Amino acid sequence: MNNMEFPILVEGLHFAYSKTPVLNGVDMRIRKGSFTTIVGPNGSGKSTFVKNLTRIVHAGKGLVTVNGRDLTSYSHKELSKVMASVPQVTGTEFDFCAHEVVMMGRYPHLRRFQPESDLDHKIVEEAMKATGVWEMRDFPINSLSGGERQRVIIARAIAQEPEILVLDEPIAHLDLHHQLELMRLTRKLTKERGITVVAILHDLNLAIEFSDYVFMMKDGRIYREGPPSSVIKEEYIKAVYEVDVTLIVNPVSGNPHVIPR
Ligand SMILES: Nc1ncnc2c1ncn2[C@@H]1O[C@H](COP(=O)(O)OP(=O)(O)OP(=O)(O)O)[C@@H](O)[C@H]1O
Repeated sequence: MNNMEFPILVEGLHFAYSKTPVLNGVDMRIRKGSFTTIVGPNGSGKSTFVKNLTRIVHAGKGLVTVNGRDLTSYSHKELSKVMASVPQVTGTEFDFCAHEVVMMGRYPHLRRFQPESDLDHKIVEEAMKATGVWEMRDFPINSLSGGERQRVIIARAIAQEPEILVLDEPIAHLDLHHQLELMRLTRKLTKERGITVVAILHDLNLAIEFSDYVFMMKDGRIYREGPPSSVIKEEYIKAVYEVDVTLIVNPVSGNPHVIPR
């Protein structure tokens, strides 16, 4: 298998919190430069999978490779150069100002005690402008609203200039305007910079509009995978979410659109 084509390969991943199994054999191949979405009901294991991928928890049984290399063999700094993640809960990070938080995204690229360069400042400024938080650069992170803080954390991940960007419910705290902006921005990163985006999304319609590939999880396994229109189907939604929906054609995009019945 070509590592360049699939920077993330997961084989037979099992994981349990103490004795409760949560991932029951997850297999995934994630294509370079794709916008890959993970959907599934509450408790199906999406966040736990992402925590394994980003090493927030110690990976359980199975194999995860990133750029052809066993995930466990990466040092923290090596992995930070390749992968940036935006976790679900953006806890407060002491009282740094927004600009300092985003600058932390540059640390994996700096040697010890090396000061930030003009280029680092430029990258941080661009990331903050792209996420609409440049105006708040001097504000303490704790004084920002949940959605503003989320955008600062996303700016930090972008400033990290990763090859892979992992987002756990990135739009959960964002208003409609910023939801769409973030989806467009991350999609642009895949197209223009070849960044691979892996995002957990609850909104199936956004998943349809923005993803190249969807993994639908159920009970700690991949229930279905493929292009959005082959996965987000009435019968699969019924089987996984236990709700009846109707799919209509989105009059703007021409894609399927989920309407709860
Ligand atoms: N730290 C933990 N300790 C013990 N059990 C946990 C822990 N975190 C998650 N779980 C359990 O693991 C299961 C999967 O949780 P996970 O957060 O991965 O699901 P999810 O698909 O991301 O759900 P959601 O859509 O609600 O975010 C749930 O039953 C949850 O209660």
